[in-house]
Amino acid sequence: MRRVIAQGTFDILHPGHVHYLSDAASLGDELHVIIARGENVTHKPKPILDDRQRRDMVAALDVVDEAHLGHAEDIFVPIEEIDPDVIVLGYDQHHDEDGIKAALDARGIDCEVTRATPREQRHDDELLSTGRIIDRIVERRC
Ligand SMILES: Cc1cc2nc3c(=O)[nH]c(=O)nc-3n(C[C@H](O)[C@H](O)[C@H](O)COP(=O)(O)O)c2cc1C
Ligand SMILES: Nc1ncnc2c1ncn2[C@@H]1O[C@H](COP(=O)(O)OP(=O)(O)OP(=O)(O)O)[C@@H](O)[C@H]1O
Repeated sequence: MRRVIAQGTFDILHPGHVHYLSDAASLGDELHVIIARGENVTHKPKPILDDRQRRDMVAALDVVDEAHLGHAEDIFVPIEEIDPDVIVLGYDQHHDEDGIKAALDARGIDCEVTRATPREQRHDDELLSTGRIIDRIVERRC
């Protein structure tokens, strides 16, 4: 049984998220997704939807076996509990593969780190970013 971890904010789901999670699921037998806590999302505006709602939507996707709310202080706690064979970073995530691998090694967690592929637009009006969906809402409804 090869366990895979994917993670992210997943605020307002779109096909880019489904692509990332399907890509991650294809690398093993069981996909666990860690949902970033709103309080820890500091590199972009805070999510619109609360932690539990984002987790419940990800959990409802077919490719996902379990969705977990992230730890508030230590991102390695859920990883230790899940004990994955591979962690899949998103194609554009700011995390550095070698840095995460070194931190895992320091904690004695033996696990690969790899990166998913991007999902390209399939038609002109397709929105593959939560930020762009929110911009569209503001433009059309405000
Ligand atoms: C391996 C890994 C594990 C993570 N675990 C957690 C966690 O337990 N709790 C949390 O709040 N954020 C966690 N994060 C952080 C977020 O998932 C994510 O990096 C960031 O906050 C949002 O990224 P996004 O813009 O790609 O959605 C983790 C990140 C990585 C790379
Ligand atoms: N178009 C896409 N193709 C492949 N993966 C994607 C795509 N969009 C998002 N992801 C992946 O989904 C995960 C969660 O993404 P996140 O919640 O940051 O969504 P986002 O749409 O990129 O958000 P924002 O627009 O606010 O930056 C990340 O690992 C990210 O790489």
